[in-house]
Amino acid sequence: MTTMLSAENITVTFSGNYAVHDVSLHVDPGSVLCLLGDNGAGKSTLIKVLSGVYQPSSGNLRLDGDVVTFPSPRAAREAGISTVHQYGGTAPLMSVDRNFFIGSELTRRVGPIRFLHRSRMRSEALQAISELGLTRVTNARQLVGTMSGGERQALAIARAVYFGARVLILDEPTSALGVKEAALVLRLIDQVRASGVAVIFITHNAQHAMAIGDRFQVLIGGRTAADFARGEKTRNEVLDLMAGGEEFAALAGDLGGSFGGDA
Ligand SMILES: Nc1ncnc2c1ncn2[C@@H]1O[C@H](COP(=O)(O)OP(=O)(O)OP(=O)(O)O)[C@@H](O)[C@H]1O
Repeated sequence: MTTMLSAENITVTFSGNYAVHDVSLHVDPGSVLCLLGDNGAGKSTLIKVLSGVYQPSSGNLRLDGDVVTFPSPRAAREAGISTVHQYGGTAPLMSVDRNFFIGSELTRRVGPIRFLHRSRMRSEALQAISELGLTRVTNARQLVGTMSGGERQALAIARAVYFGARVLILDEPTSALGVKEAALVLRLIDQVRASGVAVIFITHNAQHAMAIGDRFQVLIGGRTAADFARGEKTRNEVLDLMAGGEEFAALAGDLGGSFGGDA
């Protein structure tokens, strides 16, 4: 299987300090790569490189094997790299269909004037979210603020897939959710993977990662501390690794952070 997106030896510095130090990763179509790590490990910085928000200080990105640069988030989106943040980026006081099509509204022309095509927006939004198993929402006029956290994440994920995401980056999609809601989002990720999308799932939660991941990469102090496939480590080993990372980060902090990633 060909790798869809890869990052090779990415380094990002801020004022001379390494946020990400020589990190490589790859994600294949129809698979989930879990990016694990404590606060400050470099996860957000790395995904900002993948999504065109930051330019790396050094290193390459490849899409379908070709070296690419994303000078802006828009360029990354147009290449099919879509990022969904923790709260889904949805607007609570807007309806489901308006949220779904925000910035890409469907219109129809009547004479010289363009109008929003609300009926089509409603039916297409409902169809897209119900195809991903979100069947509790049956009225696209419903305000997003009345939906649960998991449903809002689901809406944002369905929107990304509808607009052609080939690589879906999910930034802590389950961390603010209860058990049932997290399960809803994990099921949805499974479905998105089955449709051939490459998923990068950023999380602090080893249980959620183990439930869904095909590959796992643990960042500590801006470096890759471990990189393994499903089944290569037990849940306890992953938990130990992450806990070790936290202890190490604290120790590195106490000692001035000078050996941040060499664990
Ligand atoms: N814009 C910035 N300017 C300066 N330093 C930054 C900037 N963004 C991140 N950093 C630093 O880079 C390091 C990595 O941060 P990053 O936010 O990528 O970690 P993270 O793993 O995403 O953590 P969290 O889970 O808390 O978001 C940290 O030491 C952070 O303070």
